[in-house]
Amino acid sequence: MIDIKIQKKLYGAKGLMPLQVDLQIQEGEFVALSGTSGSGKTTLLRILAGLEEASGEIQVGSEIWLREQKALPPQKREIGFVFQDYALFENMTIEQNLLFVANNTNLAAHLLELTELRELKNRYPSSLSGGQKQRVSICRALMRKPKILLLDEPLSALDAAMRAKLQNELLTLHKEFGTTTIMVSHDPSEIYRLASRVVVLDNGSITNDGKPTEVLLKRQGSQKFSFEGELLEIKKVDVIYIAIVAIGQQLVEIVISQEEAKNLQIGDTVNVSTKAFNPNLT
Ligand SMILES: Nc1ncnc2c1ncn2[C@@H]1O[C@H](COP(=O)(O)OP(=O)(O)OP(=O)(O)O)[C@@H](O)[C@H]1O
Repeated sequence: MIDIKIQKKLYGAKGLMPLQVDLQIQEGEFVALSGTSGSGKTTLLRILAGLEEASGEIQVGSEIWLREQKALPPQKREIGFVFQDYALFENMTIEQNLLFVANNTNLAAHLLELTELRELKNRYPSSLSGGQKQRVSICRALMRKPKILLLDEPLSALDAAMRAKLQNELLTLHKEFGTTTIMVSHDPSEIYRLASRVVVLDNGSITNDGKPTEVLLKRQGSQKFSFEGELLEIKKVDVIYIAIVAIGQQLVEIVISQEEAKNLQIGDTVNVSTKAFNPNLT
């Protein structure tokens, strides 16, 4: 288990904003970290990686990473970190980028195979697309066989099709390696696809923590509006069909008919409209 109880004074756009996090994560979990801009998500990842100071405690299994101002240095924490920018070594081939981290040719070959990069292993980063570079960054982070994989909006610079492809690869890698993963993401469909749990950070504190459907589903309010969304899933519950649709930053559940369920495909862009009255404006 990973036990995080940390505090740090941050200075945000509106002045002092204490970051105060008490979070327990089970081994192998895939946790999405969500929340408004400036709420402290990146800082929390950097504290976990040992790149930033904080007070409190971090315990990973039986190892103490932080206690009473004594911090294990970053290189001793078994962490893989992937940022939005790829940070690859430009003067090394793809394979060399991986082997630089750990001299394990079998693991490098296996990771490159899983992410369809095998053919590109002798190329240099400059000749790769953004999606390919980000795959290399993810493989490189896994070369250390980290205890925790930290992903800071790793896919946000990619287009929708490439994002979906890399989401599938992240899922495959997570199934294969079972690495405990914390991923900053704002994208509800990405969170829904990848994470088993979502933690929402707001102004330095956790304001919500639960399964993606519980946290992201819009359960309140009704609007006389029409929204365009992406159909993520159709569930059959007893005799009814429920469509899960990503609209903007939220997931909504919509009861649909059997006929509609038959005609719709996962990934379809759908229009959701409601004729309800008495909308709330907050
Ligand atoms: N070392 C520090 N000392 C004091 N304040 C800091 C420090 N590092 C970051 N901050 C401030 O803390 C706030 C949170 O920053 P952080 O980058 O963690 O937010 P975030 O949730 O990742 O935002 P975004 O989604 O925009 O990337 C910011 O206002 C930032 O200026």
